Amino acid sequence: MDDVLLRLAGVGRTYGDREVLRSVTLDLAPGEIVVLRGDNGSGKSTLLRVACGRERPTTGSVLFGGEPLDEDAPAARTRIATVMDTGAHYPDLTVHEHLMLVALAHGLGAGAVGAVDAVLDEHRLAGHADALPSALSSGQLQALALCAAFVRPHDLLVLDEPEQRLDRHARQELADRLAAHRDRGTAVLLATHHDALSAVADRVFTVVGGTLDATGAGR
Ligand SMILES: Nc1ncnc2c1ncn2[C@@H]1O[C@H](COP(=O)(O)OP(=O)(O)OP(=O)(O)O)[C@@H](O)[C@H]1O
Repeated sequence: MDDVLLRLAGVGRTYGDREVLRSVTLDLAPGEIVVLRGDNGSGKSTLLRVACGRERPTTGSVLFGGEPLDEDAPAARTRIATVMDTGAHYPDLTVHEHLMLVALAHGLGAGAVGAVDAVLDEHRLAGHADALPSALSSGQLQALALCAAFVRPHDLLVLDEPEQRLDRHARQELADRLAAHRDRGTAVLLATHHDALSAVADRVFTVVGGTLDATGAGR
């Protein structure tokens, strides 16, 4: 079990009488990037929400570190960082203040300022540290959401189309950053429509009608 961080076993998810996920089985190890591709509506986001504990599976089980995953479990809150959308913002807090809030809430203490400065630099937001969210472009809001995931401690990153609204350079930088985190032991599960992100995957699956097509090859 040591080499499995996240285990989805026979996971199904229905909404009403609509079966969106069917018997999805997937193990994710520390230091591994798994990419989900697939058509609109195939079930990628639903799978990610179940994988990070945001939604419960209707059938099957999700284990994180060998324990059943649920959103309120300390492991889910402290070890899993997500970017599922650009998120909600406090209109009166600057970019820097948002990230300090996240860093301090996750226990960075005296290291928070340095960590926030570093992540702002990496995401080319340093020049907007004092801006309010309302003054950011959509790509900069996406960068802020990514900063909030990267600035906090995490063993697993769950990312839903994190390349959205990023320009070509920012997309490639994100791919390189994911590869670097993977090399330091982070597990990454992400859905993407973009080749630059698929290129750093260890395994690629295509989601077809709520099932995983295991034909995908990694790097
Ligand atoms: N809360 C919900 N209630 C009912 N149906 C839902 C719900 N969430 C998702 N669905 C349905 O489940 C199917 C899969 O949706 P999902 O968002 O997982 O697809 P996706 O592969 O992420 O698509 P995209 O590439 O467009 O983001 C869709 O048909 C969607 O309408």
